[in-house]
Parts: sequence; structure tokens; C-alpha cells
Amino acid sequence: MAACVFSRVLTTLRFGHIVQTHSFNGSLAGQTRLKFIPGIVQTRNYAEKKIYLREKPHCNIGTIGHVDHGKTTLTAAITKVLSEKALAKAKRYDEIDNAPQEKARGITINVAHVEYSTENRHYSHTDCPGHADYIKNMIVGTSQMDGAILVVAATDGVMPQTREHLILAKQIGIEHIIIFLNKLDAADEEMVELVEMEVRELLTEMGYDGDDMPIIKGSALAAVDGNNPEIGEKAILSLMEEVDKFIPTPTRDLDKPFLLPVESVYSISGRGTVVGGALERGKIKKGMECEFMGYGRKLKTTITGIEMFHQTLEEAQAGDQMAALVRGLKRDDVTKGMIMCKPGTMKLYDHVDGQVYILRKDEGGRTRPFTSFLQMQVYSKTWRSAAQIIINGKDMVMPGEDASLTIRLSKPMVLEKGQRFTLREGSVTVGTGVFSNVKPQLTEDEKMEVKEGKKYREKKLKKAEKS
Ligand SMILES: Nc1nc2c(ncn2[C@@H]2O[C@H](COP(=O)(O)OP(=O)(O)OP(=O)(O)O)[C@@H](O)[C@H]2O)c(=O)[nH]1
Ligand SMILES: [Mg+2]
Repeated sequence: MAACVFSRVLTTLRFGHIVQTHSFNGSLAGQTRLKFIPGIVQTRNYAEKKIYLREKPHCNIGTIGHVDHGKTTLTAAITKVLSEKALAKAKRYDEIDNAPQEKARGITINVAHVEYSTENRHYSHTDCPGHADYIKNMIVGTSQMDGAILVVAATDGVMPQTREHLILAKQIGIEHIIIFLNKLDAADEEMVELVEMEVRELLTEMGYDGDDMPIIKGSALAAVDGNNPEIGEKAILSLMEEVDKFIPTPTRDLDKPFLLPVESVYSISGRGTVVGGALERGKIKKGMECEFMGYGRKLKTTITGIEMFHQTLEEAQAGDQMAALVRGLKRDDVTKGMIMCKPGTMKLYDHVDGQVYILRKDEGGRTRPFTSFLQMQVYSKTWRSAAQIIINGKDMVMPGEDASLTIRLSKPMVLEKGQRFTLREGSVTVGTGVFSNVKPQLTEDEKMEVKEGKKYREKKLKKAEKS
């Protein structure tokens, strides 16, 4: 069970006794013959352990866009088309959206990671949910991408989450976006032209180079079903060609002390606790000491194993979507959103200043202005925390405005100046911004304000007036 859940979220990374050896052409468990598949990482079955050999640059991408526009179908289509070139293991739609609730509702809820290669690069692909209720999962999924494929159904055009996802992607720092105009089989030519214009306008409005961004038109469903190759298979190959060309391989911070925002935590019976996520900077080797930090807690331990997509890694490098087996910790000791880092290199903060853009209603934001002391949820990297929001320099902020805010977190978290974050209230994305100034600890008075809210400040002011 644990292994099943583990593979659901990481799709990857199986530690321990599960020794089924997938090769990417679908060969079966326990085969000891080495199968070399050109174009994908070379994997060898060393005593039933596969080793990941770093042959190509690695890149993290994914699919974003409005609900039902075809992101998961496109993800399945990419693996199918590339599997025919022995560059991937084909993943069916229901292997990607495989949680019972996802199957029942026909929508994506959790992000899913799949792996494939082109001739040039090795990819980890994060398929995000489009439904407004699961934006929080999209934010975390997107936080690890180097570039994204925005899927827009030509039958529908730009919809609310097309816009909201683009705003969030931009804010999270995704500079390179490729558009896949999907469902060409079901849209007439005129509609396709109109939607293309609409998408380019939106991209320009969001600060991207709308006129020159690659837009690939096709049908993910045709590619999955293997019919109509012009808009099916060929469109997928053109898309991947553009992805290779347009999304640069990011320069990774290999020389800095390692840092991994924890995206998932699993316990594998008999082996221990495994944490997964994209390694943000540095390198990790088996045997290294590490420290988990977040939610006001710190824990030190040792890394006893590293894997990436079912394969053992000698060394994980910044950018890798990886999992680490850690010594002596229980599943509940580590929480999604903590960071794993080289001991002593990071700090916890309980409040921080942020420069924020407050979304308008038509961007998925609030309908009304807000004042200080409001409680919101802050999302950054893979963490989320309740926070009290204090507005600096004015009394209220209107949707559509910029503001400087002080964010008082309910639990101290690891954060850095320049780090991007999103503010949410219930299921509404209130704003997106950048931490501009980390601060020393909250004073005792400020702590009381966090606890009691506005009332505490008002009481204090009254007292001061009297005296
Ligand atoms: N006609 C047509 N239908 C498509 C195409 N691609 C996807 N669909 C259908 O559109 C529906 C939604 O597809 P999904 O891939 O689940 O959409 P999604 O964007 O992943 O949806 P969420 O993850 O829930 O946001 C499904 O019924 C697909 O079969 C296409 O190219 N043509
Ligand atoms: Mg989906």
C-alpha cells in the first residue's frame, strides 16, 4: 500500500523490496538482461537494482490550464508518442489520474509526475489540476517547473483558470511557456484562429512575448487514440521539438549547500521514511547529514539512499525530481513543506515583508478590498501556512493594486528574500508576490496580536490614550 501511494505521487522512486524492474519498453519484472534503450537514461539491472546514469540534461516541465482542456490527456499522449521511439514508458490516462476520486469525477486533483526523454533531454513532467478547488495543488506542482505547457481547448478558448494559472506561473517565476491549442478535432477553423488571437493577447497582457510565443495546435485525444496523425502524433512531436528548443535548460546551483523543499513523505515498511521533491540547489550523496526545518521544528539525520524514477542515483543534482531515504525518522516527523538542507545553512522566520499584487475578481481574486489583521494562507515552494496580514503604509488594499505587507506566520518557516509566494483565502487566490525583507523575531506584543488579532492593538491604543 505504502509503495502504491508512493509511486502515485512520485511516480518514481521505489526504495527497497519492490524490485520490479521496468525498462521503458515495458519489459517485465526480474529480467536481468541489460536492455539499452537509446535516447533515454541508460538503466542497468545490477542485482535487481537499477542505476540512473546521467546521460542528458534534466528539465522539469508540466501541464497547466483550465479544467477539462486536456492536460492529462496531453500528458498521456506525450508518453505514448515518445514510447514509440523508445524514449518513454507509455502512461495511460487512468494511470496518471489514478486516485478513486479522480476516476469518479473525471478530473485531476493531485499533481502527478511522469518521466520521458526526447533525443536531447530527460524530463520530469508534472501534470497539474485545472479545477479551481485544487489551485493549491497546482501552485505546489508549478513551483518545481523550469517551463510549462499551457493547454487551451480550442473549443472553449481562454477561461478563468487559463488566466489564473498564467498569473501564478508568471509569479512563481516560469518565464518559458509553450501553448498547446487542444481539441482541434472538435473546433472549426475560425474558432481556432480566434482562440489563438485571444491567447496571444492574454500572454502579452501577462507580460510574456505574446506575439512570438510558440503555439502548437493539435489533438491530444487523437494522439492517444492513434488516429488523425496530422493533429495527433505529429502535433505532439512538434510540441516536444518546441519544448526542447524554447525552454532552456536552467543553470543549476550545483555548488551551493543542498536544499530540497519536501513535496511528499512516505514510509516504506521495513525501510523507513522517504521524502520526495525537486532538489533546488546543490548535490546530495548517500551518507550525507541533513536537517529538516519548517513549522517551527528542526530535525537532523542522515540520508541513506537516493532514487529518481525507480532508479538508484549515485548523486542527486539540483533540478532532479528525487526521493531520499532518511535514517531513524518516522513518517510523521517530516511534513510536506519542510525543507531538507545541509545542517546549519538555513534559518526559520516567523514574519517577513512581501511586495504583493492583489488579483482582481476577473483574475480569480477577491471582489472587495481588505484591511490589516486578516488571516490568510501563504503558499511558497511546497509549504503553506496560516498568516496574519498587516498592510504597510495604508489602511486598505483594493483588488488590482500593489501593496507592501508584513506577513506573520503561525509557525516559523524557512524562507529567503526574493522567494515568491501566493496569498489565498479559502479557495480564492488573493495575491502573488515576493518576500522583500526577512525580519528578526516577532516582539511579544506582535505575538499577542497574532493570537488575539486587531482587538489586542485596539486595547493597547486605548490604554495608551488614557495614560
Ligand atoms: N475532442 C477532444 N476531446 C479531448 C481532447 N483532449 C482531451 N479531450 C477530452 O477532454 C476531457 C478532459 O480531458 P482531461 O485530459 O481530463 O483534461 P484536464 O485538463 O486534465 O482536466 P483537469 O485535470 O481536471 O483540469 C476528456 O473527456 C478528454 O477525453 C481532444 O484533443 N479532443
Ligand atoms: Mg487532468
